[in-house]
Amino acid sequence: MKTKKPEREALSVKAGGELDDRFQLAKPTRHILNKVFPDHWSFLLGEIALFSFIMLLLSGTFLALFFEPSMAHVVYDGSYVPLQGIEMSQAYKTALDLSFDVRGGLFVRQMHHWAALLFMASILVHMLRIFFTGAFRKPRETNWMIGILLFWLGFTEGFAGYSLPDDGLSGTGLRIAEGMMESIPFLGPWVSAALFDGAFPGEMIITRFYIVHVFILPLIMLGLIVLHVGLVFAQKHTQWPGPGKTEHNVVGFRMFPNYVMKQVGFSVMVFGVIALMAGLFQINPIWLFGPYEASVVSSGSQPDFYVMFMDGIIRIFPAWELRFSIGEFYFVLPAVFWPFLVGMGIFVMLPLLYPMIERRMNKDRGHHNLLQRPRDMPVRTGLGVMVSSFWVIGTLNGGNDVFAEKFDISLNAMTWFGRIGLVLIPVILYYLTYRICLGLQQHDREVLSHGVETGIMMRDPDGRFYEVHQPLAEPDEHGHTELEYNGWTVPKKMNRLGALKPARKGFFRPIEDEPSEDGKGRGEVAGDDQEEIESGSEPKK
Ligand code: HEM
Ligand code: HEM
Repeated sequence: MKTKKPEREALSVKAGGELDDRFQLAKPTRHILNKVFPDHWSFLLGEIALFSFIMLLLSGTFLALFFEPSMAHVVYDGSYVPLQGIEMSQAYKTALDLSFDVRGGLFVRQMHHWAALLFMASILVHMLRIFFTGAFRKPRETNWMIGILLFWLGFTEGFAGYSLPDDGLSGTGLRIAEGMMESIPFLGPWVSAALFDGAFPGEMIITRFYIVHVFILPLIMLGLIVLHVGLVFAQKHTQWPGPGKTEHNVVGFRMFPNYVMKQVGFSVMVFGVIALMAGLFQINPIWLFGPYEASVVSSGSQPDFYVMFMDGIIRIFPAWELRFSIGEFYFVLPAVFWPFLVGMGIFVMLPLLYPMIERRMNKDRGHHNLLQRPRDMPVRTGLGVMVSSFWVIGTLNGGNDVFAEKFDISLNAMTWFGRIGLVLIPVILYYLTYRICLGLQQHDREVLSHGVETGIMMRDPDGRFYEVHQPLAEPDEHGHTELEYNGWTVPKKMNRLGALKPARKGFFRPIEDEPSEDGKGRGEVAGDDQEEIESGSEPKK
């Protein structure tokens, strides 16, 4: 007769138990794995930023193994024939070696550059999503401010990065930066001399930017990103209004396995897209620009897109140079002072303080966990469109020489288009956006009072034509109507006859509303009916 074997514990469970005996990790791990997140495509934008940042860290570390940030003069003897025998800095030479002589070097350089562009683009769109949906309101003002800080750190990090190879384009960018620094009243020349270790370009700037680029800024950014995402965890994510969703709960899916699996898949997709772009599309071909010489600047020198705005407004700003003297002292306030210090000062401070400004104007002291539709906040939406269009026009001006050349327009005319456009277009777009928002609200009200248009035309006995309107469904048990004025529209899809389809049921259906454990904060409602996750065992008594 067979004797029953004692059940063997899976190795992972055993290992988990051993770990937990020592470090008591089960409880916090279970808490994290069971955390509920709401689901919406726009919540992926922050994740694209996160994954491209990871890609920047990985590819940057590879580049740092081969790149030498030295301005020592050497003669190029690598495999790119047109530059052989030409004197250049060690930095430019090693960047060329990375492109032509290090195995996989060009691919990783291009991955690093494409990841930087994707990183900055995703932060911008992420920021717009936060702004237009009111996700920055109390209690998330601090996270908004950390975000703005991250944007400007990314901006500086990118600028320092594309200055490193010391090619013709990066030197031109540094020259503009020197001009901007010199416009700081009183201190300008000293700041510039301290940074460049004497007169521009000096022998130190690449070495200094290197320390900033690979050590100081990545460290600060990493710390702030951990804090940023930590705050999203601690304060819980916002959610769109809808059936079962209130200011006091979170309806969504658990971290494990749903979110973990999605995150892994999504990160691989982001890495894949960056690698594909690096493999297929050329970016920053430094060998075509040649080594930097202070006396050589070509037209068509554009910085990366996120810096073009600053370049653009400096290009078109009128040459208002102020000269005045106090006693024996004679001062010059160069034209760059206005767009750089005043303009950029406003552009940094206004967004940074926007949550507080809006709160003051609205006298809104409440906690907000439900997002808002842009149409329901016409002034905010208008302001957002206004500032975004100002930024886009400024950015286009950063390439005004290219437009002038390609379309055979005089550069003077381009400058005036830019100046007038920068002042007029944002104001016009504010007004249009405001009116469109009001129009959409009006439409919502009509749907509320008359129901949804079905497209079915009828004729009554006296010959009058009218359209059949489908009344909205009864409010659900939480009192939410399908389409709420000042709330989120959740129109159910209609079939061809105009009848309302039932909401999707099953695995993806959010389950019931639950109060939080202490009855105060936001409770979490998982939509995936997952069982409790065992991670290791409870501490042995
Ligand atoms: C947010 C983070 C970062 C951004 C936005 C960024 C951006 C850039 C950009 C645009 C370039 C010019 C690439 C080119 O030549 O086409 C660059 C170069 C470089 N980066 Fe980064 N980077 C970041 C983080 C890092 C990190 C963490 C490291 C190292 C640990 C690093 C190391 C380098 C090196 C060595 C170069 C010069 C190599 C070369 O240009 O060929 N970067 N970076
Ligand atoms: C390095 C750049 C950044 C990274 C890696 C990052 C990452 C994230 C992630 C992963 C989330 C949660 C998912 C989501 O809602 O998208 C998030 C949320 C958030 N981010 Fe960012 N973010 C960055 C920059 C910014 C910027 C520039 C702002 C705004 C100025 C911002 C403001 C916020 C706010 C307020 C939330 C909470 C949103 C909510 O609960 O609905 N972030 N961020």
